[in-house]
Amino acid sequence: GLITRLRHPVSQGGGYQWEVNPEELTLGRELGSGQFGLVLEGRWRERKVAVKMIREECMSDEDFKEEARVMMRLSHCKLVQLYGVCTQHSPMWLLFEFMENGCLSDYLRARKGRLSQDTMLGMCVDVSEGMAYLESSNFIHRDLAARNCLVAKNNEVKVSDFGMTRFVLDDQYTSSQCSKFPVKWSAPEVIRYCKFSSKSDVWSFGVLMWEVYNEGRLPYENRSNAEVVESLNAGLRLLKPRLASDSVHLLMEWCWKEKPEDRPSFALLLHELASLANL
Ligand SMILES: CNC(=O)Nc1cc(-c2cccc(-n3cnc4cc(C(C)(C)C)ccc4c3=O)c2C)cn(C)c1=O
Repeated sequence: GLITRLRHPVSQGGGYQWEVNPEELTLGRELGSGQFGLVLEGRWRERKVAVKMIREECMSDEDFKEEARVMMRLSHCKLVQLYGVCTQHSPMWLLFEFMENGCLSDYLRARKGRLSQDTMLGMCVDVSEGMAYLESSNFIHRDLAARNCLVAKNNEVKVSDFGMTRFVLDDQYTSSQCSKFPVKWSAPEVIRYCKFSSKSDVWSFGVLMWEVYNEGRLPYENRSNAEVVESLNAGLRLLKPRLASDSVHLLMEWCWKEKPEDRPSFALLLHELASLANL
C-alpha cells in the first residue's frame, strides 16, 4: 500500500530495485565467501539476513541492478528470498533471507548415514517446488546443484543464487571448456552449445537428486570433466545410488534424456515426487 511505498522510496536512478538503508543493518559473523565475495550474517528489521558484499571485479553489477527488479519479483517459499540491495555502498551489498543450516551439500555430508528416506525425498520435493515456480516464471537457474541450495532452520531446502551466473565476471567459470564450469551438472546441449533452458535445469536437478541420495558425494567422483563428457556422449549415466528406490532412480534417468524435449517439466517432476511422498 501507500504507507509501505513511502517507507521504501524507490531508489534514485529510477530503478525499482528495493534500496535498503544501510543504517538499518547490523553486521555479524562471516558465513563464508562465494563467487561474488564475502557473505556475512546480519540483522535487518528484526530478522536475520545474509549480506553479500559484492566485489567489483567479480560481478557485472550494472547488469545485476538492471535485473534486480526481476529478481525481487521472484518470491516463493522454496526460493532463498532477495530482500533488497544497498547500492549506496560501492561495491554494493545484497540482502538475502538467512538460512540457518547452510548449504545442502555440506548438510548432506554432515548427516551421512542418518538421512531417512522421507528426509531425502522431502528435500527433492522442496527443490522441485522452487524450480517449478521458476519454470512457471520462465526463469532459468543455470547452476542448479546441491551446493547452490540452502537449508532453513526447519530443515526445509530452498533454491539459491538462481540466474546469478549471468553476472559472474570470471570466465574460467562461465565458459564450458574451462575448469570451473560445472560440467558434471550440465546437460549435453549446455556443454556443446551453451543452450540453457528449464529442461537443462531439469538435467541438473537429476544430478542434484543423485547428490541427495548419495549423501552429498561428488558425482563421477574422481573423473575429469573431459572424461565425464566422453562417457555422456557414449550414453553412460550416473549409477543408481544405493539408498535410492527404483522409482526415484527412474525419475533421475528421465531427467538425463539426451534430448531436452524428452525430459519431464518441473511441474511433472513435482507431481511425481509428491505422489511418491504421498503428499
Ligand atoms: C550457516 N548458514 C549459512 O551459511 N547461511 C547462508 C550462507 C550463504 C552463503 C555464504 C557464503 C557463500 C555463498 N555463496 C555460495 N555459492 C554461490 C554461487 C554463486 C553462483 C553464481 C556460482 C551460482 C553465486 C554466489 C554464491 C554465494 O554467495 C552463500 C550462498 C548465503 N545465505 C543466504 C545463507 O543463509
